[in-house]
Amino acid sequence: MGAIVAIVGRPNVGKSTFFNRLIQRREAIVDEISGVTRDRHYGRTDWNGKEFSIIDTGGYVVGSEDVFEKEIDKQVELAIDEADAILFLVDVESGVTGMDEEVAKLLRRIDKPVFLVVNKVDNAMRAADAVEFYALGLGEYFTISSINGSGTGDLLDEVVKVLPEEEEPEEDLPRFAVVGRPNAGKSSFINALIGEERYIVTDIAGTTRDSIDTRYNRFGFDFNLVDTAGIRRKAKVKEDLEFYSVMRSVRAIEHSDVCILLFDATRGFDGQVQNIFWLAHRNNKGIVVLVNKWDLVEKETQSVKQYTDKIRKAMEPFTDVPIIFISVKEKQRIYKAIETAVEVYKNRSKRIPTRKLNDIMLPIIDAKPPPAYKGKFVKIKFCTQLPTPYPQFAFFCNLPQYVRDPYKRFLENKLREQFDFTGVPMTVFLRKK
Ligand SMILES: Nc1nc2c(ncn2[C@@H]2O[C@H](COP(=O)(O)OP(=O)(O)OP(=O)(O)O)[C@@H](O)[C@H]2O)c(=O)[nH]1
Ligand SMILES: Nc1nc2c(ncn2[C@@H]2O[C@H](COP(=O)(O)OP(=O)(O)OP(=O)(O)O)[C@@H](O)[C@H]2O)c(=O)[nH]1
Repeated sequence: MGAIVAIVGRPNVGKSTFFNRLIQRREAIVDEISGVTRDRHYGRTDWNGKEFSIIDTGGYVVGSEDVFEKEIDKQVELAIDEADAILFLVDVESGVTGMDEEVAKLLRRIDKPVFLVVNKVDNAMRAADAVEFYALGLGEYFTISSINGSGTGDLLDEVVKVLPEEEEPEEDLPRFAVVGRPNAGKSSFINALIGEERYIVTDIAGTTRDSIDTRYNRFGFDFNLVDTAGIRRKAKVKEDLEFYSVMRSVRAIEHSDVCILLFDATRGFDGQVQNIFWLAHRNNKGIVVLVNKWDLVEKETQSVKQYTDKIRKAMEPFTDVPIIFISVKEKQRIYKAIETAVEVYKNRSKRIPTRKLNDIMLPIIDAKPPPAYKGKFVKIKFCTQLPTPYPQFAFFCNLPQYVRDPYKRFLENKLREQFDFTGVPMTVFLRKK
């Protein structure tokens, strides 16, 4: 779980350029590990040792200004709802526009931290032009150039100061987030799962924001459902459900240990569902995929096997994920779903003792050592699991830089085979020893 920073502003002020600059360094690393393509709107970054997520709300708006006019209230409202800090980007080239004033009006009313950021200040001349943005009534501003990076450090120094500290969950209960596209059946699922209110044990309000963990005790399991209040409350912004569900997902996913990703079988594991899947993966959360409304699917034309294969194809390379076919309507396999989520939770917090790990992995490695690279032989000497919230393994060897991705994948697959990490993203490192 982490803090969220949202970038708002009218089209063309440089939001995506700025967004890319912020996440570049880190995403390059992440991409290398997972081979996953990156999301245009959502990424993680860190500054002065503080990690946070960054959302470019602009990407959701159609590029034309007249459409934007109608959308702006919603975008800003969503950012206000979901983010811990808001960066309001404006463009020194164009100066203050009517739309900037519109956004400023919304932002002046809220009590979350708002940073007025004057972009495209590529040189000192332009810095002088920035003074006109005082007219927006948001007080001091920061000047940056997203293209050459100047000013961004000073801005981020201030931004991370206002972000909430990571909250450690008080108790060691699994935290499940039910996520998915609008209309997938999330509310129905939750209602079926928890039944009446009597299964609610407590409502734990987040201290720094209004996200809520609700503790349940059902089917012999004790667990927290993350942000279900928000889901049950129903999106207040009806027309823009897709965007809303993404924002909600970000928050809920970060706050969870395991994401229960629901989708509508009649609509398929489409691009939007996949985005949420990768969001969970990128955050190293456990994942269970539920194919809902299976009652509506003609079983003669679509077998479970075919359907599963299609989903797994889209998940590559992270395919070791439980896929369960359910019908909330007919109450089919709902219990199985929660049971599986508990298993995934356990897999995610599993610790393999170093001795056992080496006893099993070293013979496997001996039987198939890393291929020689540039005539050099790599010798892996031992391995250990790192004490992190999700599984990370370090393999110590003489020449870590010569171990290529296919071999890392081989190690990952063997770890999965031997120890069962189903539903859990993991990282394999090679370290010098
Ligand atoms: N001179 C200069 N140009 C910039 C800077 N930042 C962005 N631009 C340019 O401004 C234009 C718009 O940038 P984008 O990042 O696409 O703007 P955006 O706000 O994401 O636009 P939408 O995607 O339409 O919301 C591009 O041509 C960028 O190259 C900057 O710091 N200086
Ligand atoms: N046939 C069938 N319909 C279902 C099933 N699960 C949910 N539905 C229907 O799908 C529709 C959407 O369900 P919701 O639970 O409101 O979906 P949601 O994901 O919470 O939707 P949002 O609140 O819009 O995000 C409702 O009409 C449900 O009755 C199912 O297993 N089978």
